[in-house]
Amino acid sequence: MSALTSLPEWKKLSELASAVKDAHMRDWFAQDANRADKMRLEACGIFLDYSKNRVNDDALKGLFDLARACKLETLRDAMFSGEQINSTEGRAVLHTALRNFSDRKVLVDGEDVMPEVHATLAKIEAFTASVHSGEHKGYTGKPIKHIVAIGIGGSFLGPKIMTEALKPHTVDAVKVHFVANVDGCHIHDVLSSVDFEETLVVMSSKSFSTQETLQNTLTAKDWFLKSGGTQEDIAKHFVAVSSNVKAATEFGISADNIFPMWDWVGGRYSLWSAIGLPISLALGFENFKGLLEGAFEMDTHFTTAPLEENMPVLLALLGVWYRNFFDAQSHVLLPYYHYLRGLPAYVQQLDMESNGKEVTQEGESVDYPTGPIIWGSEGTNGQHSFHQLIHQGSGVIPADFMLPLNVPNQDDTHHAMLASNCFGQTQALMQGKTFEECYADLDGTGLDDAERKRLAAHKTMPGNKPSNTFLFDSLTPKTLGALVAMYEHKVFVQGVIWNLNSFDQWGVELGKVLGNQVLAGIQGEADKDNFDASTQQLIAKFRAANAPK
Ligand SMILES: O=P(O)(O)OC[C@H]1O[C@H](O)[C@H](O)[C@@H](O)[C@@H]1O
Repeated sequence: MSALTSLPEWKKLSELASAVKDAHMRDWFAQDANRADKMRLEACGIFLDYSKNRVNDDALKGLFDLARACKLETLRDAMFSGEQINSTEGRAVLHTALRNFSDRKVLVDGEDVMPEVHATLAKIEAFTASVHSGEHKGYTGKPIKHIVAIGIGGSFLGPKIMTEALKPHTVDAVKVHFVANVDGCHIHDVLSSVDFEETLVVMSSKSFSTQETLQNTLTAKDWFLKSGGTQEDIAKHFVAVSSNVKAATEFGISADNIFPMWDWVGGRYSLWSAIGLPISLALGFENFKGLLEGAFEMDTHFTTAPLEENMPVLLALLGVWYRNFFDAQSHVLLPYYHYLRGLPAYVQQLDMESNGKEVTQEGESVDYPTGPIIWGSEGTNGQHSFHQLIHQGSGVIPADFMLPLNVPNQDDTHHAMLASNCFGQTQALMQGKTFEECYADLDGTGLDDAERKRLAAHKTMPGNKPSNTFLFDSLTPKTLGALVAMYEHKVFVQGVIWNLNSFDQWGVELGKVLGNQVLAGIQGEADKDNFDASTQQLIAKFRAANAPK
């Protein structure tokens, strides 16, 4: 048995879950008029109603006891103070330093990193201003109108999704285009839509070794040179964000054009660093700073609020409750706001790359489920497709609904309909529709009793399906920053409970290595015996289809 499942707090939760499984939330609401009022939290501009969860006071107490038994507060403080909690890579985990607006020093190997963080922010601010004002010109003297932001994983999802979410704040001066996939269709489409004299390429790669990003940048460079630019002109059109300054300069990016980041910032936690440069270029530096300020507020809440009133802690524990005691395989995110439609994909990387692990910090196999599958998309679209499975599927899928109370270009009818669908779904999931109600609905249809019963069984909605509902006034940069930091800390707390290293990603690294080996095979530069028979067959098919005619 693992250390976690041997804890008395774990065993207690098992017992509490068995008891709760027989209860229906519908009855809890009927019995306690104050349930919604008691089960809500507010922090950093985010209102959370968590009353539609399958927890009572005993279960909540048991969950907070578990968090304390797992030394959550000690480990949280270790992260914020720069201890090397990424134990497999020997690194500190300090994305929180990037948004530290307090006077607190943050030490890495005895050195305060805050001066470097501030200097980089100042560089982002100055560069953004010079591009927007037209002071930074292309080599033919034209102002920059297009930014082609190249990166993948954490060097793509954060910048793209935050820029999309804050679309109403977009500046007019430039248009930002994101390219991630190595599939040449994407870079081709983007480059063919912009004028090279007015284009700035921002290449973002923490490691400066990611195949997709290097290849897309080479293609962009080639396009620039073929279009008429020269090697010397590259300095005006290519900048890079990387912690590997040496590789970036060797690649041909001038040292002045490199925005630094550091190995204590994980890729999926890097939007707050210079990786966020495309956000600043798309929305203006003040809005980028707003994101950081919102995240800082959430950091302050996370480090100071008592566990029972701590939003990320509560969310994490509810997730543990369903994952470990109700066999929930996945968790769905449902933003009822078109511009926030990318959030599920963002949290997917954040959560699944962090807690998609099967060994403990000590390297032992876990004997309990860890990170769930994260998925979802914007409401109301999903209601007309996959919500069926959430309502009547055979498992439990906890859901996070979120809705801004005000939206840009507000049309009251549209917005009221959006809100009513959001709230209506949470209500339907919670209360369901009983067999008796469905049977009664079929009264007067002329069906015989057996057929009425058969149909009623199909129409019955069990309800008791858990959800959280998040509301905010409007999606400002600060609110978005707080929301993203809230999910970051939720993932951290779950990693602590499950005793995982949430900050490495060896599975993804192996994929990168094997991809390069197979490329050598496709290019005829590797012995076919390096590959298994299936992979050999696939390579041979590809080579045959692409052989010179
Ligand atoms: O920024 P890069 O070094 O190019 O890395 C880009 C991405 O690479 C990998 O896939 C990692 O798993 C991601 O976390 C990372 O964000």
